[in-house]
This record gives sequence, structure tokens and C-alpha cells, in this order.
Amino acid sequence: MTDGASTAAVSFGDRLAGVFAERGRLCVGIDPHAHLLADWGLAASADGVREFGLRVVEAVAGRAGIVKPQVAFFERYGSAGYAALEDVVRAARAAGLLVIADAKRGDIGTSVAAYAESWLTPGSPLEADALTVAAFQGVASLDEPMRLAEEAGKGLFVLAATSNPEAAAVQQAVVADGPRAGRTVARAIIEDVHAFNQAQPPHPFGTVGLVLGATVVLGDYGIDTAVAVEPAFPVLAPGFGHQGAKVEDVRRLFGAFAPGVIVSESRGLLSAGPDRLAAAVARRAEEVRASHG
Ligand SMILES: O=C(O)c1cc(=O)[nH]c(=O)n1[C@@H]1O[C@H](COP(=O)(O)O)[C@@H](O)[C@H]1O
Repeated sequence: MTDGASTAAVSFGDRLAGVFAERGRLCVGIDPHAHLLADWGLAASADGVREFGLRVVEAVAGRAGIVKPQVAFFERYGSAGYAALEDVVRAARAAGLLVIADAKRGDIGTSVAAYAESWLTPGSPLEADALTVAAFQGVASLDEPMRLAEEAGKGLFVLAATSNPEAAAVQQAVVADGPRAGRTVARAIIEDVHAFNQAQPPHPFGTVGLVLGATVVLGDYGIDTAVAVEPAFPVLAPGFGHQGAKVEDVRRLFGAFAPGVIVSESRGLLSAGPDRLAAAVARRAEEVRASHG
């Protein structure tokens, strides 16, 4: 993906807009917790998580458009777990699903660039469509992943206001110096990400999105939900179902961010079990469409 316009990839923002239009905005998390493996009659092993992931893919394909494998649950089984994850990601993409690898990577310089290459390079063993990343080292530490994503038509989701209550003290802290002084950390991250998206060719959604938990009050993080920005942010919004957020509250919770919101749910759907998961996904996808359009 380095030789110019003739090989230019379709941007992640454009692909996301297509998924929203065709399949809606529900994202099913692939989180093979130990208790779910047991409930599903699967072994706590690499084979178990592979089978779990493949069954989720089968249940989601044609009913929703996005899956989010949680890498940690595969990593527990070492190299065999990674081989299982490769199979699940490949199957999901082959089924036409958009895959967000939830690895929450973050590092500096060439190290974080290598993470981005692992997950976002076309043809790489773990190739996904997007990756969750942390900006604790500063959004500028993600320059190279952002550039790689833009070039390859992939996406990134930067953690900004996460759904876990213990994050508030860090994410609501106020920046002391520099161009974002006086902003909360969450808002400073959002402004830095916006500056990157704005500098790219125009698309309805930017290449770099945000993780904004559906369980938090964004105003408490200094985030203004009244004003829409262009390009709009893709917003990965976990916290639905098990963590308590309700699909019908998306517009109230996210305001001007709502058009980019991906409604993400793992346990709340996965607990339906292997035989009822497809029906549960179809029902939730319909609820999301009904409440959000
Ligand atoms: O990046 C994420 O996906 C994420 C961010 C966040 O703020 N909160 C959050 O719960 N997540 C992930 O979303 C999933 C939530 O799972 P459930 O609570 O079972 O729906 C897990 O894989 C979490 O790691």
C-alpha cells in the first residue's frame, strides 16, 4: 500500500458508513470468558475459544455487521490461542463482517508501529479492520499507527472515556501545559484525534475513532456532546447489556456523537448460548435500528 493513488484503499470511514447503511451499528463482542465456554459446552482451551469464536461469527453473519474479538481471551492460550484468533478473524472477514481487534495496544515509536503493522497490514496473519489503542503515552505516540491505518484503509479506536468507573480520575484530570492546557485528558485526546482526521482527505467518518463508554456521562469528562464535528468520529461504545447501558439511550448519551456510534455488547448477547445467539443478535440489531435509525 505504498505506491500511490492506483492502490489507494477505501477509507475505514467510508467502509464503516457502508456497514451502518447495510447492516446497522451493532457490534457483537467475542469474549470467550471461562464461564461462557463452560455454558457453551466448550473446553477451556485454544480449541474451545476457536470454536466459540467461529460460532459467534456464524451467528452474527447476515444479522449484524461488526464483531470485536477481545484478544486477551485468546492470548491466555499462548501461540495456540493466537492461531485460534487468526482463524476467527479470518472467518469473520470472509463472512463480510467488519472486525475490530480489541487489543488496546499502546507504546512508543517503532514498537507501537509494529503493533499497528501486526493488526492492520493487509495480508498479515492477524489482519483486522480496526484496532483499539491507548494514548497514555500521548496521542502523538500514535502518529505512525494513524498513518498506517489511513494508508491501508484501516481504523483505530483511541480510548478516551472508558466504561469502567475507576478510569474517571485519570480521564477527567485536567491537562496542565501545552496547547490543550485546561482540557480534561479525555477531551484533549478527542481534540488531538480530530486534528488528525481533519488533516486527511474528506470522508463522512474519520479514520481514527474514539472509545466512549456508554456507561459514563460524557459531560463529566468535559466532552461537549452538543456540537457535531467533521469528519464525524467513529465511536466504539461498549457498556451495553451486562454493564448496564440501554440501546434506547444512545441519542441521549452521545448527542452529536450518535451518528458514529457502534453499539458494542459482549456478555449480554453471548449469554444467550450457542443455540439462541443468532436470534438474540437479530433481535438486538433490530432494537438498535429502531432506536437509532
Ligand atoms: O475497548 C473496548 O472494547 C472496551 C472499552 C471500554 O471502555 N469498556 C469495555 O468494556 N471495553 C470492552 O468491551 C467489552 C465489554 O464486554 P461486556 O461488558 O461483556 O459487554 C470487553 O471486551 C471490554 O474489554
